[in-house]
Amino acid sequence: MIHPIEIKDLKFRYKSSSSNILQGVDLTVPKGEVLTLVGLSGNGKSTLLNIICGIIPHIRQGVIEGQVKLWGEEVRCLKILDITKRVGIVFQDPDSQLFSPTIEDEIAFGPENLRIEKDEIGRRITKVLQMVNLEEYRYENPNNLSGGQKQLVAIAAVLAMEPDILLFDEILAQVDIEGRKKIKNVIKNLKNQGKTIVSVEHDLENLDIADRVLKLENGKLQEYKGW
Ligand SMILES: Nc1ncnc2c1ncn2[C@@H]1O[C@H](COP(=O)(O)OP(=O)(O)OP(=O)(O)O)[C@@H](O)[C@H]1O
Repeated sequence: MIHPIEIKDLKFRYKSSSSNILQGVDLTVPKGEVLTLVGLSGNGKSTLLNIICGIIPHIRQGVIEGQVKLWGEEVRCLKILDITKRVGIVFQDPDSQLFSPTIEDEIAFGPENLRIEKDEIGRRITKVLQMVNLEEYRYENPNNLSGGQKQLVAIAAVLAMEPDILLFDEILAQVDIEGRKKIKNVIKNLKNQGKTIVSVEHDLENLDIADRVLKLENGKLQEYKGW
């Protein structure tokens, strides 16, 4: 059976480093699962997400051994634009991800790069704004939103490329309680739509959205049994 994410014996080091950060990661994520990764700071959680979405090695360099497959295809063999149609990543700091004058423009940016036709982009903007419950802010400047709302725009911008795998790298870390609730609800709905989600979390209070939790330790994924 082919799964959205299949990683076998993944080893990785940054070019500037002499030792491997990832030392034999094995991971299968089935469709529709919300998997959360925990681990001490610097253990390589973000690095792993960046490898799954092709940022490494397409944008940041490093030495990769082993297999990383998205729906059965080796991610290193896919072009970056083809990867963005399959997997979307959202980061911790919403301000670092938003740069357009309106939310509509922000969401259109990805699909425009994929050369999707204008009417279809308009339909996608409407659809993803409904998904994150921000329809009324379509023409607003992202700077006028709260941290939680900005994060929802970043999620919407990724959803507009219609990936079925989503990677969330500590997206709740800079969001207040109200914002967290809203984002968690969106994550639940995305799971119900069959999206596959891998999130990295520091705050144990955010593990409630996970179907499964794994801990990254000593370069490998281990069963999580609490701290
Ligand atoms: N571009 C890079 N070049 C060299 N080393 C890097 C690079 N990016 C990260 N590292 C190093 O790789 C290690 C793993 O970093 P990574 O950000 O993946 O860990 P993390 O578990 O996500 O940490 P945190 O929870 O603090 O975000 C760290 O020691 C970090 O300093």
